[in-house]
Amino acid sequence: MPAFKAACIQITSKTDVHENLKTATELIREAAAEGANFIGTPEVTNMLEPHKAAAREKAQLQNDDVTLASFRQLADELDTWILAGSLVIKKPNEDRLANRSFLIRPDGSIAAQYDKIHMFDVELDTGESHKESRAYAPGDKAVIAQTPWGQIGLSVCYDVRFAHLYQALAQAGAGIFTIPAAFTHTTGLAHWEILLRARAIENGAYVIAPAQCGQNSEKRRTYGHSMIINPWGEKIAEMGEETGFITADIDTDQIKRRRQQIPNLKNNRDFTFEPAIYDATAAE
Ligand SMILES: O=C(O)CNC(=O)[C@H](CS)NC(=O)CCC(=O)C(=O)O
Repeated sequence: MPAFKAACIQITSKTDVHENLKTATELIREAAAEGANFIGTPEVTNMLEPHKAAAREKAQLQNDDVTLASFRQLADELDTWILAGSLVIKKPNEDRLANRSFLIRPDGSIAAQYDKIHMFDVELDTGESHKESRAYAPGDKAVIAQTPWGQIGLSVCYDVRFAHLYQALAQAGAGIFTIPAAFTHTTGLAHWEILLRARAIENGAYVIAPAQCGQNSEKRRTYGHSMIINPWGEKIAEMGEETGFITADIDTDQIKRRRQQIPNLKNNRDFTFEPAIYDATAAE
């Protein structure tokens, strides 16, 4: 099966799980009505909760999570794949939460799940700081889902800054990457599009990147600009900073063609990792 229609849902998740679910559900229904058969939602679709204690209180074990249960029903009802970009999920026997992405099949079953590997622990010049690893336990496994359209590599947000993850996914066979996000407005403006397009170009892969947008909490503003990018690195759909959705046709033959034209994945070579360091400060 070479082609499908992908959609990215863009929302402003806040602290109310039921409100967030309601908004996401409406947009998923609209995207399905436009013929989308692969619909992605952003990172932390179920809650963007700035208070760790409150997040811990609200988060449910995977089997009890209402958003996941509801998306599974919706996938079945609408006969579409749904990527729950990520959901905040409680882990058994662990204080910290999981930032977990789920790929749901059109029959409502879970095809794959992935825990975000790279934690956003940063301090920006703007005074904004994030210590994701305090609230979340990082994953340590890359994940690929085999689908009728080939292999899809799962990732989340800050992962996009770690090029070797995507290279590993591509080398293992993935030709489509999902990169749901809640990029900060500041770093989004500077880096979001370039990072996404770089991952597509480096690997000759499609990138499907549904994003959070707007004012999620008093201190948290996200960049939006959900995007779908083809294996040549071109944006084939893009949003602004408003709530809504985009769709684009994904033609998996393009992955093959791009990788034939520029076989950089095959031209990859092993080299001595230890660099030769010459002392250029010393005089002859
Ligand atoms: O905190 C939560 O509840 C949900 N998690 C997020 O929103 C995460 C960690 S704060 N956001 C990012 O990774 C943004 C990365 C980014 O903006 C960049 O790489 O520049």
